[in-house]
Amino acid sequence: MTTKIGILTVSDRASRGQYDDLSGPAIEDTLKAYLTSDWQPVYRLVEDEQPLIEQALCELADNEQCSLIITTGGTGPAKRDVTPEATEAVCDKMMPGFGELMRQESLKYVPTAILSRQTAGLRNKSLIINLPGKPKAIRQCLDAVFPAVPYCIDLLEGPFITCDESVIKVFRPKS
Ligand SMILES: Nc1ncnc2c1ncn2[C@@H]1O[C@H](COP(=O)(O)OP(=O)(O)OP(=O)(O)O)[C@@H](O)[C@H]1O
Ligand SMILES: Nc1nc2c(c(=O)[nH]1)N[C@H]1C(S)=C(S)[C@@H](COP(=O)(O)O)O[C@H]1N2
Repeated sequence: MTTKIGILTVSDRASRGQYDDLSGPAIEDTLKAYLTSDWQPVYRLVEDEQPLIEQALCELADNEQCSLIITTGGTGPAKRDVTPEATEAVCDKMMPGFGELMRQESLKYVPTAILSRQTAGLRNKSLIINLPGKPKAIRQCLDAVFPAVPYCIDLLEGPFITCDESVIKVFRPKS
């Protein structure tokens, strides 16, 4: 069974073509390095507008049936940073441990890690995880939380994800 994974870049400038989106491709590259089971990326790029972010998340979860949706950008304190609000608005349950761990890990790299309000949550059978916008933050954050992602998707009755143990060590308490 192929796992669909949504990659949603939230950036005013990238969506206007003022710079190339490097963070969406960095998510795809990281997942390529991690996953050994079949998967397929579903990519979206939107401006920092809450209704557009919510619409993209709902499409990826409800229509595309993505088991995992990873967003990048719009998690900071600036007025237009509303990705966490959009995430919370579309989720049935929040998973606050993801944001807590990613901020803690990111502090090893940048003192401004605490400025990210990144969170995670569940919409039906989709796990949504927010990452900061900076391309470098992608691997730093995913390395911290990904070990728990396959088991979370098991608990949501999603596809069985396997990873390259030499790249990322996933943990399944029941296996
Ligand atoms: N998707 C991205 N691709 C490449 N670089 C990015 C991306 N998102 C952020 N950056 C880089 O990180 C810096 C700081 O991120 P910031 O949060 O200001 O970006 P942003 O929210 O995407 O910007 P905006 O939405 O205002 O265009 C940006 O100036 C840019 O250099
Ligand atoms: N790992 C990591 N986390 C990070 C950063 C980073 O460079 N690396 N940048 C921080 C900064 S400077 C900001 S403002 C916030 C929010 O970024 P965003 O608005 O692009 O999502 O993420 C923080 N978290």
